[in-house]
Amino acid sequence: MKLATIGVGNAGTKILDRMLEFEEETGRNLCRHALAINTARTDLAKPDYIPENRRVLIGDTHQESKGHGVGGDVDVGADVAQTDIEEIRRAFDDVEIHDVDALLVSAGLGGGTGSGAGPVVIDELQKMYDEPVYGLGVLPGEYEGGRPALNAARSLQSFVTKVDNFIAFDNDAWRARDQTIEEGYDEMNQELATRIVTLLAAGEQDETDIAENAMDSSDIMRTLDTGGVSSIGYAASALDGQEGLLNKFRNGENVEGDASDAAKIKGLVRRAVNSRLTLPCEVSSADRALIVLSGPPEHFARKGVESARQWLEQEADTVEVLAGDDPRQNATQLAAVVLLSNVTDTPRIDEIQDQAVDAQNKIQAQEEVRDEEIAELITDDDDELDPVV
Ligand SMILES: Nc1nc2c(ncn2[C@@H]2O[C@H](COP(=O)(O)OP(=O)(O)OP(=O)(O)O)[C@@H](O)[C@H]2O)c(=O)[nH]1
Repeated sequence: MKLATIGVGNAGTKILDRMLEFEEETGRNLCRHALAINTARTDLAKPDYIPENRRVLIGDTHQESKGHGVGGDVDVGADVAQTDIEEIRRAFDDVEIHDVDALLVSAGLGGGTGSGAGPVVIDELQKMYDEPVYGLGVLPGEYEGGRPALNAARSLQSFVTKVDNFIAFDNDAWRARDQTIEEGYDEMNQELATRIVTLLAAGEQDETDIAENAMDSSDIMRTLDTGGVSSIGYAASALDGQEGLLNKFRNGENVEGDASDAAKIKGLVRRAVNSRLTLPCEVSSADRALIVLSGPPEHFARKGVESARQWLEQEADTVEVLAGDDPRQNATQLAAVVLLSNVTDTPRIDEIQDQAVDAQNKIQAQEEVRDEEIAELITDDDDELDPVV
């Protein structure tokens, strides 16, 4: 697939930057256009791979942002993006849409910029282009408290209704207890970039001499066409030198594959599904699923892919499971990536919604106390004023 990618806010930008890094390291060419949009000038200076002229600062003249972020306020994030919508539109003018199959907007849903400006950007993209717009969103961890959960609950609803599919990443599920938050984020961003790029870059090669069973971009788009929230599973297995040497003599694709290759592939796909998913979910709640097998084509075994596909059909309880290869001649590992599209049984999303309701109730209670205190102050003032009158 060929993508135009837009990172909104700090997390969205960092994830996009890691996607570009993974692409460069593995010789992929998924992101034909990359754009970062943020309200914080300092964060916009940090990416290593997003070109400097593709970074847009919004809200620098906004009273509440002034180029320093929006401090976790979703409404300010949305307002800033609305106010600077012309600037955002101008940045999209450079996107040669005939070059891309779809657009992808990445954002953290717990802050103010990603969750507030993200949906405004998506609205604009949907107005400007006929191509599908996908969301890639990070759910805040429970440890972050009520405010990010409230932001996420609000913006998740906007994202899911506005995008053609929302691929979720759950910070809670991926947080390692022995790391600082920043160290943890670096690793999580790499893990997420590996999954999303391996999945979406499949089918980017147009050459006619690629393997017969090669994944096609339209299969990926068809799987994402369900709308809703999706999750990705991934597993990889290093190819040792010995095996690589033997396979050199097989001359091209391993069409039937031997039994051990087939078993290995099925095992890899099972591991991908049973591994930590980007969003933990009940696999059988998926509407559609897709398997991409990525690596040197001589390691592909048609029988293995087919039996993995049949296994996933049963596991996901759907007949809509597509599978295809992503030949990468120089890859040093064999990777399986599984897309579970429109999953509905997602405990973390339920928790975020509960956490958001609690946070909302707390805010309301605090406001009521404050109103009562103000009313009392006014009454006291009136009492004191009485004698003067
Ligand atoms: N996975 C991951 N999550 C992150 C990262 N940075 C931040 N987050 C998450 O994203 C949420 C939003 O944080 P930011 O992206 O910094 O916020 P923002 O959208 O720029 O908004 P403001 O800071 O309010 O202007 C946080 O609550 C975290 O849950 C990151 O590098 N990786």
